[in-house]
Amino acid sequence: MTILCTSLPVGASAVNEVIPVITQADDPSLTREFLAATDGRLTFDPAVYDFSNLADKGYLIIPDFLPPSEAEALYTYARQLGEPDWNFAGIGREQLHTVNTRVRSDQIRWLQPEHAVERAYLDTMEQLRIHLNRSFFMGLFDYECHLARYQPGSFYKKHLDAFKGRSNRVLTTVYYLNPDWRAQDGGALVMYGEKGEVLKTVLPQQNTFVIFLSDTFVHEVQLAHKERFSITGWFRHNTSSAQRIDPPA
Ligand SMILES: O=C(O)CCC(=O)C(=O)O
Ligand SMILES: [Fe+2]
Repeated sequence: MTILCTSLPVGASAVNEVIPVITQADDPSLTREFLAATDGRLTFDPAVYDFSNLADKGYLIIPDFLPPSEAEALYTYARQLGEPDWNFAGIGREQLHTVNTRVRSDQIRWLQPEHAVERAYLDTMEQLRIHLNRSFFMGLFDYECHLARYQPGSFYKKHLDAFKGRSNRVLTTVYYLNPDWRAQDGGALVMYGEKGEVLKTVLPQQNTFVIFLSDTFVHEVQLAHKERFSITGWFRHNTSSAQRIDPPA
């Protein structure tokens, strides 16, 4: 069975009040460490990468996406976040948003520009968004993303991130943070082709970046035997109408 999973940030809709909570993400020492390693920015020049495969095949895997020290700095940030920084991930949209740990059992943290480390990753994706729009006329409107933590025993069953014509999610991105991930650690991303055949098995290895069409590739995260960190995001179209703002503000 394929499940549509378009989890949105709880509290993103205008009707929900967002209560600010001071969490470890606000800890200045976490930011200082990151600034020392990166100068506050990630080194990213989209012109260096060949995105033609994304246009031809609908997906692209880039093994060494950022300088190694920057990949490590992102990993350090994720690993040092505290328990209150994480939430169990949900499935479904807005009011239909529910937590179903039979489908996915990872924990997530939506990235926010208020945090320097998170802003650095969001800025990088903004550069990529502009590049993809210029190169392929994709009309990508915005980007949302979350850190994900799969504790040992966690998984995300086969799903599509978007159904054709029913979601504003166009491109899915996944960036992996764990160094020295081995096949026996589980947690692989498996992408399926049109006939249900395995297209790609990607180990969640530090600094690997995957991008694919959200409404085309069924995929899953196999059972992880080790704590697994990633950043998953979606470039979106603007499908607002007079009746409905989509994406929500
Ligand atoms: O972490 C991964 O490899 C993929 C995660 C995923 O499919 C999702 O969050 O929708
Ligand atoms: Fe997914």
